[in-house]
Amino acid sequence: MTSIDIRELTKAYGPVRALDRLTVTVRPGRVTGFLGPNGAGKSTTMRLVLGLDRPTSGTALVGGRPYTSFAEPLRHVGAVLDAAAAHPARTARDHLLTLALSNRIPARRVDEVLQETGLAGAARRRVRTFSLGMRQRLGLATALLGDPPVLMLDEPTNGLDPEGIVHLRRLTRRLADEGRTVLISSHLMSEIALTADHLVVLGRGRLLADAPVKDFIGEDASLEEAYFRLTADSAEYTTREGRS
Ligand SMILES: Nc1ncnc2c1ncn2[C@@H]1O[C@H](COP(=O)(O)OP(=O)(O)OP(=O)(O)O)[C@@H](O)[C@H]1O
Repeated sequence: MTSIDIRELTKAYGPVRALDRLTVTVRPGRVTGFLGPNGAGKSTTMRLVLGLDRPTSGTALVGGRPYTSFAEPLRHVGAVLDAAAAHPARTARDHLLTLALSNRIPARRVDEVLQETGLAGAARRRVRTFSLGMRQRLGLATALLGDPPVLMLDEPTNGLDPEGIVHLRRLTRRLADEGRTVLISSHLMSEIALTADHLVVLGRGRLLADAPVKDFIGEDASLEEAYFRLTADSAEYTTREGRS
């Protein structure tokens, strides 16, 4: 069982505190929805967990180790951070094969994940010809490649069609039921209500909530309503009509 352990994590970009002493543990066996207004620090948290950026202070560990210490990282953490991460001139299959090879993952796994994400028919097309939703599916295929115990998905429904969204919902449920740690950032409250068991909510780089979905909603009419109440003072970018 592998947790993501974040302790006193702080990231400053000049005067901006993207994260401010964030402490939270993302646990296995459940889907954790990662919420917060634009600029709250969700992507920064994920980037720091993956060692893509250095924290100003604090730690972010996966199974007690820094991500950068894994020789075959795809076997430990599967992540979708940026739907455009694959080389545009490569075919989807070659992209996955290259990653499989460098992580000692058997080539047959490439066909399995292409199948799993509905991309088998597009496996030999160059990534530059892919739609946003197809890129998102390829990102998911990449994340699943190493059969990792931890999945971190940043806005994974972006660009997905309704079938893809339902499939992702079922897939993340299954992955959590298998005992994996699944962290999903999203702005789609209705989707998170259907997908997540647990919520971690950030506002201005700080932890606002770490609770089961049921407890989070509490007496409110919906997850959306509870979310707006909690984040009312934390949203930096709002329109006047946004929450009426
Ligand atoms: N490379 C960077 N340089 C400067 N500031 C940055 C950088 N990356 C992030 N930030 C700032 O850090 C803060 C947190 O950004 P982050 O992308 O983590 O938020 P987020 O919760 O993922 O937002 P969104 O929901 O809009 O994706 C923002 O104020 C952002 O402008």
